[in-house]
Amino acid sequence: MSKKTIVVKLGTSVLTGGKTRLDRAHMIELVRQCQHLHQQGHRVVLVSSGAIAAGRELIKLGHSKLSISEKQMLAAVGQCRLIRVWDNLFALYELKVGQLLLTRADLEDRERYLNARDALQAVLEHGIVPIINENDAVATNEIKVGDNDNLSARVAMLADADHLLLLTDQRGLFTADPRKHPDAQLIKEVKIIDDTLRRLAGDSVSGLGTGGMYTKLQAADIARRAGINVTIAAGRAEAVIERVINGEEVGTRFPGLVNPLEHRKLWILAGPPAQGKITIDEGASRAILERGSSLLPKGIKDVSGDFHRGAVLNIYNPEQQLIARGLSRYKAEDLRVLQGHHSDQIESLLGYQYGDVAIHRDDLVVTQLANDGDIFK
Ligand SMILES: Nc1ncnc2c1ncn2[C@@H]1O[C@H](COP(=O)(O)OP(=O)(O)O)[C@@H](O)[C@H]1O
Ligand SMILES: N[C@@H](CCC(=O)OP(=O)(O)O)C(=O)O
Repeated sequence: MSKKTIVVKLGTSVLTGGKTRLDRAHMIELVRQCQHLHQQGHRVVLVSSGAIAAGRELIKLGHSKLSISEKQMLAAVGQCRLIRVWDNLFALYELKVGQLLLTRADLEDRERYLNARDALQAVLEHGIVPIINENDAVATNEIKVGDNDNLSARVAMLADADHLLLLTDQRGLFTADPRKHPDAQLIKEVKIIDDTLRRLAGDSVSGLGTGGMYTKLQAADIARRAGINVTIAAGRAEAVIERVINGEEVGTRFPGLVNPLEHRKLWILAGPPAQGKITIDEGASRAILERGSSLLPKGIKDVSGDFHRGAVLNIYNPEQQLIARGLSRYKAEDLRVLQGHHSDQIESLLGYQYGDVAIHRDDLVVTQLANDGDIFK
């Protein structure tokens, strides 16, 4: 059997079993599975939530609505406790762990990205199990990835993983939130992540997790476009990690694209948050979605935000559905002047020009049609 790299994301829901303490008995079972895979030569990377939950175990604040600084304090205290528990449990199986705490900046800046990648590879090459979390104690909202589902998709890319396994308190993605709709059905395989599917995925209602199924779908979308197989499954299902890596049909599966997006496009999709938003007309939407065309100024109906040339923009159709992301060839001020005009007027309207298109097809990633990636080739 070929040796694989698997990134396992463990939600707070899995680590606490829905309670307010880390569930060590279950954590040891997860460690046993990791050790088993490790013994077979596979590489396991853990993205572990639970710092704030572990902090709450130690510091009793007497109220549940936490301020930002209280969360930072709980994360600072809790991350120590969390990693100590993991360290002790892996030590029982004679495995070493290495802690990596990341923020968005570590993944967006090329130099920091390469640094993080080298560190992760070095840890793996020494047979150590990396345990990753967001650096919640110092990361403010502006510099955070914000949830560990999205973080784990970036980690899977960083680790050049074969598989991303998102473990949670449900058996997978259902047709509706099973907490509110007990008759909802499990979706076994997803090949297209579109708006209809996104509408099925709700937020977290337990008060423990962050983002619910919505952020898991975002993570699945990014990772599968990078060619990584993704599974959402129950963290408490028997031998779940081993079964997934053995190719068993567990939870909801999202097969990785056979023709993954190139790095540049993945960066546009998963890199910095959008700095502006443009709304385009029906004709331009069709040209982008159906023919993989560039976006011309003529098709732009509205520009919002204040951004520079080269900024990442979210592109919406007339129904205000997000259909694509792309890098703008012009700053916001210029696009406002150019919107609705033919490209041969650019020079006369601005007094200079950077080419005919507002966003070139090479700088454009469609978010609505995540089925085959053909138009990106
Ligand atoms: N369509 C859906 N299918 C399954 N779960 C859903 C769905 N929509 C919303 N959820 C909610 O997502 C929750 C899991 O996400 P979350 O609470 O963030 O957990 P974790 O800590 O594992 O990230 C579930 O407990 C469930 O209530
Ligand atoms: N970084 C945070 C967890 C953030 C998060 O995404 O939580 P979850 O939805 O439970 O995976 C922590 O360690 O508490």
